[in-house]
Amino acid sequence: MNNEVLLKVENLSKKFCKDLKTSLWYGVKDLASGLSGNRNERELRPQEFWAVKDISFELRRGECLGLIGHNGAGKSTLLKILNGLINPDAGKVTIKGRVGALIELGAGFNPILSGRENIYNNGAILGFTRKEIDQKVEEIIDFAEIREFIDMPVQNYSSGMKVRLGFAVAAQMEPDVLIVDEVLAVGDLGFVLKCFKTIDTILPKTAIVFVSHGMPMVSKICNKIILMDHGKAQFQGENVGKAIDLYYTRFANNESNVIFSDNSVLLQKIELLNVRGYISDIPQLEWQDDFVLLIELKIESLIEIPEFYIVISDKEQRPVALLKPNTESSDLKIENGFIKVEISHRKIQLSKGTYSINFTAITMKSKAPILRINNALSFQMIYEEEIWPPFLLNVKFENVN
Ligand SMILES: Nc1ncnc2c1ncn2[C@@H]1O[C@H](COP(=O)(O)OP(=O)(O)OP(=O)(O)O)[C@@H](O)[C@H]1O
Repeated sequence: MNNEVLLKVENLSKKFCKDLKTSLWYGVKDLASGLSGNRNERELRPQEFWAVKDISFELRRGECLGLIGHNGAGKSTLLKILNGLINPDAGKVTIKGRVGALIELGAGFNPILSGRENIYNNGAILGFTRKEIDQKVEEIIDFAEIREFIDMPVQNYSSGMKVRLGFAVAAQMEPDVLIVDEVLAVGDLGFVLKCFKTIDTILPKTAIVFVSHGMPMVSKICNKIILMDHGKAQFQGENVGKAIDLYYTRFANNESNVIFSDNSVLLQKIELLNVRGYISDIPQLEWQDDFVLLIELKIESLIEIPEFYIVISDKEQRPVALLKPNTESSDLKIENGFIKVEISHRKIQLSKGTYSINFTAITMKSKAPILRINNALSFQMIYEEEIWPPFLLNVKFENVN
């Protein structure tokens, strides 16, 4: 019972047409050829493209599949096929049990009906009797925390309120299969955390398909993953970390970005020393290596040594570390029109992943900005195992008496 396959998808494909007129014309042609039993579903005609192409997977109770990929990769289209909102051109979807879905803002709601009436509507679609919905409605309203507005038409709800109601209905109706799209992100932090707590509690009884661009969340809740690229599965399997790495590689960029410069100095060189190797020009360090950064500034009009701020950010541009800046007593000098500084930190314990270095120089006394560069340098930490938090700290375990 616990291990049954609730969702089976076989070679699912869906094509769209880029041009509305052509699309309508193809529609008419398909209708005619459909009637005569001659459909070339697997071929593309001019202006057509595969939004979803040959996707197959199985999902059992207790499993959560993450769908990730660039904008337009086909994730939402796949979800809409699963939810029966659009028909595939080829392939098959088999679902056992009830499907709860939170796909598009306000999708599945009738805008002129109130929140309460929509709960009844949705419940009925999911196959609940009026009596059963009566028993759940209060719970749903409480979960959504919109009691005050529950009798107002849904068209007047804010985006967050629609998501609150949508998720409350989808999750509280005890679905066997739950489909959740990125829309969750519209809710405020309190609600998003509440949703993830709910997902944790219903997961053992449910098969979940979860679309997100938030990789920390995907790595936290998904145990299977499909990385989609132009409709196809570029990577598929249980190695969630590998898929996320691949996803990030797509967006890795080596371009530094000068945010501010008063032209008193020029960044001549920024380089990581002591590196293990390079992957597409990105230097690699291994966990516990010494982090040694060389910075060369060419002086145009500066007279004093500035204060250096180095911030290390992760792939999603969240700052994870600040290197303590130099002080007046740091003993740095201007020599032959250059400042050459080596900044080192022993045994860096950042976990696996790609990081970027943001560099800022300010005047020591008045704290006025001189130079600020984002992504001055990217580097990759290597480590054999998959670790998601930003740090892997070396610790000692000892018996105590
Ligand atoms: N009804 C439609 N008619 C024509 N093209 C469509 C239609 N719906 C989606 N598409 C196209 O299909 C492709 C896949 O879109 P989809 O919304 O599935 O991407 P996505 O991976 O969910 O993207 P995002 O991350 O931006 O949400 C896109 O190129 C989109 O323009």
